[in-house]
Amino acid sequence: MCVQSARGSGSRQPSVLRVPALVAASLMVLLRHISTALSAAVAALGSALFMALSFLYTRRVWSTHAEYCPISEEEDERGKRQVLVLGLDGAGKSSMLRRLTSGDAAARTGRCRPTRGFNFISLNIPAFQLDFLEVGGGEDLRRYWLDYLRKTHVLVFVVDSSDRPRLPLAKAELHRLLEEGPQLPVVVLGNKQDKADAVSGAELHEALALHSVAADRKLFLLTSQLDSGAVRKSCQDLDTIQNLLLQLL
Ligand SMILES: Nc1nc2c(ncn2[C@@H]2O[C@H](COP(=O)(O)OP(=O)(O)OP(=O)(O)O)[C@@H](O)[C@H]2O)c(=O)[nH]1
Ligand SMILES: [Mg+2]
Repeated sequence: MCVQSARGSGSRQPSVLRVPALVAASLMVLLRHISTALSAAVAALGSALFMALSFLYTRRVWSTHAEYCPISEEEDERGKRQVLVLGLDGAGKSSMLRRLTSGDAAARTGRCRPTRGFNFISLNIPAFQLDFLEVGGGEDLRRYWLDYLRKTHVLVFVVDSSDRPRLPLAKAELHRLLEEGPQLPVVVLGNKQDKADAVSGAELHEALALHSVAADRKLFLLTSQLDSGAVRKSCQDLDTIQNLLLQLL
């Protein structure tokens, strides 16, 4: 009855003919289900294949990247040079950075505040990009100094020449760094030479036990006065410091 009315046929079909029609309709429905199931299976298989390929592809890219990571890091770092500026708190690291990197004379004067983390200044000079990184010299920050040695091309270790009681501490910290970076060129800057109680370059050499440093190490001792005021004749000027750094980089 149902089949007939759906076809809208006015003539009544014999019941003998109705059976094959029902079978055919059932077959059609079955075929449709099978085709839907097959499509779903193909889609699922395709997705699984896609996911597997993506996973493999990602792994390959990741592992390739990991394998060549040091090379790409080097490529990234090509054209960059880093000067790491360390030394006890108050030695004059920020003052040095400011004097070396400010083009504006007015900006070079005035007192620096203690560095609570680090100072980073990047200069674009014709040969390369020159990055200066100062890590604060406070006791709580000194433990992080070693972490910054790896990417550094030159270490500048600033010492307050007038801080006689802390020269042994400055020496200990300097030698800790020297041990950790055996190939690193080092410039020791005996700062605050303008102060009446400042030790001389020769005294500083002795106090910091620089004679015990390996002969093949590139090690330089300069004296400076980085605060504003009359420059003492015994001090190296900024140009000398700049030129030395450029030679070492
Ligand atoms: N008299 C004199 N004072 C200086 C000289 N260089 C720096 N100062 C002063 O010393 C103080 C400390 O200088 P900073 O440059 O902040 O010292 P720092 O090494 O950066 O210290 P932290 O950031 O705390 O590790 C500041 O008041 C400076 O003005 C110098 O050559 N002579
Ligand atoms: Mg500072």
